[in-house]
Amino acid sequence: MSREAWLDFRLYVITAQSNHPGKPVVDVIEQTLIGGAQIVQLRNKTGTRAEVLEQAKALRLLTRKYNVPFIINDYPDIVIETDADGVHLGQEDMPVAEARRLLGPDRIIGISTHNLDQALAAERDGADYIGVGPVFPTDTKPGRAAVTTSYVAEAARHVSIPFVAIGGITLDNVDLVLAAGAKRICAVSAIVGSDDPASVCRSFLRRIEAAGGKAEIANKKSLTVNGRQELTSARTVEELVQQLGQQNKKLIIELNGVIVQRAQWTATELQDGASIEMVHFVGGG
Ligand SMILES: Cc1ncc(COP(=O)(O)OP(=O)(O)O)c(N)n1
Ligand SMILES: Cc1ncsc1CCOP(=O)(O)O
Ligand SMILES: [Mg+2]
Repeated sequence: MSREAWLDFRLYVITAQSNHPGKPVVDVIEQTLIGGAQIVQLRNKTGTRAEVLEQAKALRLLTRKYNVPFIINDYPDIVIETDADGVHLGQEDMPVAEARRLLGPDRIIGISTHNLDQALAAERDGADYIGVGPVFPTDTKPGRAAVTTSYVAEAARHVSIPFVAIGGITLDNVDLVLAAGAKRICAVSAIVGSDDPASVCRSFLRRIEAAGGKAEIANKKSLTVNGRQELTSARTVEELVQQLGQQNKKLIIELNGVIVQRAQWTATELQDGASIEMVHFVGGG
């Protein structure tokens, strides 16, 4: 398969051994492949190099059997050693140009981005795809601030290489991410942590397919939220709160200068050009 065909994926799955204690990684990933996962990444943040190498060898065999690309997080040397298809880099890892020198022109290089400047730099540096996230807060990447669906919408507008939305994405919120313009979704705990990874993959793929063509940027509204311009697909105050990842906070919301009571958020529609003030208050004593 060509690199272009490989990058034409919709559903990206990443390993997370701690999400399925007692079940081997290879068995869980095979379930995701049966369910239709189209690209697999080995991510092992706690194992020794030898353990990562052993898992990489096993996943290399499995992904060949299903003819899907196999990416390794953090270890370009293991990519070469196991003849994997590419590497995923973080912002603090080696530069894309150095990975390209090591891996050659044909392997896939992906890099995490957390804002549009990083995305445009990745594009200039010759990355093949970028990760956009974490869209929502997630225990899989603790301590990393959510970029919200606003950055997904920005990436959809301005980034020309493939981008995959990642971070806290579940079947409950994936429609918001797709509505913001994502065409490729990566979910970790929602898939490998489930009792039935194949069925969760099928459900994600159905949702991604159903959104095809609906994620028109032209449909987005321009709002001012706390003085900042936001491009959003949110139809209501409730959807906006969710897209901004604020649903678990105590908030007072003003729409065009008028307070909207919590009970009215779902019914209150947003018009293009609206101005919102969101005040987060911390309850005391
Ligand atoms: C598809 C994808 N996107 C983002 C990441 C995160 O990579 P990184 O920033 O290097 O952080 P760690 O995964 O190493 O903790 C990813 N692995 N895959
Ligand atoms: C590795 C990584 N990078 C950004 S978010 C994330 C974890 C995504 O995992 P989950 O789908 O469980 O939130
Ligand atoms: Mg990394």
